[in-house]
Amino acid sequence: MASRQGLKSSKPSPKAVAAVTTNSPTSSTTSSSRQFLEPSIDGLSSPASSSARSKPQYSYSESVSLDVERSKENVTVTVRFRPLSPREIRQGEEIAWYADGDTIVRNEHNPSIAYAYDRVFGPTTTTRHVYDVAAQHVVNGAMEGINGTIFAYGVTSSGKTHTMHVIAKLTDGKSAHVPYRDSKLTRLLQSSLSGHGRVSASETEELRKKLAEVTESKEELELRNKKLAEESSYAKD
Ligand SMILES: Nc1ncnc2c1ncn2[C@@H]1O[C@H](COP(=O)(O)OP(=O)(O)OP(=O)(O)O)[C@@H](O)[C@H]1O
Repeated sequence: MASRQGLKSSKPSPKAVAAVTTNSPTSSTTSSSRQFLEPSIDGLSSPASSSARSKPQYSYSESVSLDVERSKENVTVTVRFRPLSPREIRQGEEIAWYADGDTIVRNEHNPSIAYAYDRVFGPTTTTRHVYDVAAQHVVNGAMEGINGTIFAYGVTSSGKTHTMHVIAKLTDGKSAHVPYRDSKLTRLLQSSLSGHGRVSASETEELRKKLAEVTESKEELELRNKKLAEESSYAKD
């Protein structure tokens, strides 16, 4: 994992993007990151010790290790780390957090600080795999009439667009043509489309947030959100 590349500098920064998926006929249950606590010998929980890094203890993570597909949670949170770019490597940047197994995000400098998520993907994971594990079930659910949402959040340059790009490939924003005849959506809808159906897909990306936004008045915020909604791209086929 990139975080173990031994790169050290004074500029640690997050290189991870979190994807939240909801797939639920109701909207009652939520899940979020949990601080990873390892049980001490007397049975009381204590923050993970630094020995966990050389000898990872997965007792808690195994109990929360969810096969996202079969998860009973209506909301799942997954984290994807991206690799350092060549420029970041040249500048000697380092990653402050790393994927410790499939469900734990651990602090590189203070290994006792760790958080558990439904699924954590390291920097070598392909987008295809992220989709298969973390998103596909939402698409399948939608075909069964279950409302679902997938969205990515993270600091700028953490990889949100890169991860969600597959949606952009389906909608180029100019033409109404969806270029993938053999897309997952097409195959899922094959039986109901019978060659005469119409499929629509939409993609929205919120514009880069500026610090000034914090000081925006309610009216300014509403106006900006309205403009963003109007600018969202839609494609129909
Ligand atoms: N998993 C990845 N593997 C390789 N490169 C990646 C990966 N994720 C992101 N990148 C690269 O990192 C850079 C930043 O990614 P991206 O533009 O997706 O970030 P972002 O979170 O959408 O940023 P912003 O909020 O500023 O729009 C891009 O050059 C992108 O190609």
